This record gives sequence, structure tokens and C-alpha cells, in this order.
Amino acid sequence: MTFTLILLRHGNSEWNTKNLFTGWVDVDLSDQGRAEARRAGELIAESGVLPDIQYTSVLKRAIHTANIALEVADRDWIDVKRSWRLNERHYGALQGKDKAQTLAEYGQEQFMTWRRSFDVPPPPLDDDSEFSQAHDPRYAGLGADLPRTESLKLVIDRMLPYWESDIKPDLTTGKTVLVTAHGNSLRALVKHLDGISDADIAELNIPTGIPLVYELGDDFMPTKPAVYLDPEAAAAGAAAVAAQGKK
Ligand SMILES: O=C(O)[C@@H](CO)OP(=O)(O)O
Repeated sequence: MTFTLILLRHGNSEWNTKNLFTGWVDVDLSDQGRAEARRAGELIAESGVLPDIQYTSVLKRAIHTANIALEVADRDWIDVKRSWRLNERHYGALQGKDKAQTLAEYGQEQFMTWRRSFDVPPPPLDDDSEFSQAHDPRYAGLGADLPRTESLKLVIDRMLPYWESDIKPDLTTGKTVLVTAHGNSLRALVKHLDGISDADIAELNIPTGIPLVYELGDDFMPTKPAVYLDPEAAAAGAAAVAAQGKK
């Protein structure tokens, strides 16, 4: 028995366009992002790999990407489940900061440690910051689970229990599952699925708006390498993410 999982990073957001660290700040898609979401829907429809259930984070850039893509693919009627556990990595005190300015201020090594190291979180974000989620009603029930900063390791720690408790059981019923989430929450899931080491995950960047299709075996691990539905655009998109901060 094999299972089908589609991963989709949200389209370009208003803060991707401005080159700002985003994390849990709930910014919307840019016009480019909405176009990428439509293209994702076309790619899904053309591939014939049609989702039966969709998962998203609780952030609107992922929710809107899924809505647009599924409408284009004529699958906007499928069930939806949302969880904060699929949110972007909480970027701590970097949320709202300009990536290029941060690189210039702190230097390449510190910048890359914050962005891509496995287990070094940025400094925590103050609850009084305009970019804090401490008083956001959607997280009212989280209590001590509400992060003030996260490393990729901490994202894995909060995301994998949800993979086990919700996503895997839906896959087990034979449903094709679409997970629409974020650069770093998807890096966390891809690290798990592809068995990428703590060191090598630094090199992995996920492009916006291009569906990535996995075939999983009985052990819920890939039976073969995952495939981007537009490999050329995916390579260019991943390179653009890697270069952020340099402009
Ligand atoms: O700012 C962010 O939240 C993320 C994704 O856009 O950025 P990065 O790729 O630098 O981890």
C-alpha cells in the first residue's frame, strides 16, 4: 500500500516582497503570491494528483494559498483541518526586521546561524512587541506552548506530534493529503521524511507555491524521491530563498 502526500509552501507574501523576517506575523499574500497559488492549483489539476483533505497552518498566507489553489483545481469542497503546529517557525526578536539590514548589522555567520542552524533560536520576542502573538486570541489556549522564539529543532518538536496524531491517520484511510504551510515548518517535515541530517538541512530551501508530491510506503516514509510538479521553477525558487538578505 502506498500513500500520497502533497506539500505546498504558501505563495510569496507581502513581507517576502519586503524582505522582512515574518515567522508568526499574519501577513497576507502579495499579488505575486496569489498568482503562484493559482499556478499551484493548475499544476495539481494537470498532474491528476487530487487532494481529498487539506491541512493548513492558522496563518492567512497558507490559508489563502490553499483556498486559491483548491478553487483552481476544482477541489475547494474538500475537508480542511488547521493547526498552529503547522505555523512558520517563530522567528523571535527577528520578526518584522529587514533581512538585508540584519545581515549587514550582524554579519553573515550570525545571520545564517539564526536563519538556518538546526538548534540555535534567535533571541525571544518581547510580549509587548507589535510583532508578538502573546495576546492573539487564536493562540489563547496554548498557555506555556506559545513560543517566543523557535529553532528548526523546536519546530520539529511541535510539528511531528501533529503528523502522528492527525496527518498519518488521514493518509492511512487512503486519502491524498495536501499540507499547505511554510518554508520552515515544511523544512521540518521534509527533514523527517527524507532523513536529512541536522547539518545538511541548512542547505535545504523550499520554493513558494510549487506542489511537492511524496509517495509514502507502509512505514510512512518515501518509496522514492519526492517530485516538484514544476522542477525548473522549484530550483529557481529555492535559489531565490537561499539568496534572501543579499539584496
Ligand atoms: O521570514 C520567515 O518567516 C521565513 C520564511 O519567509 O524566512 P527564512 O526563509 O529566512 O527562514
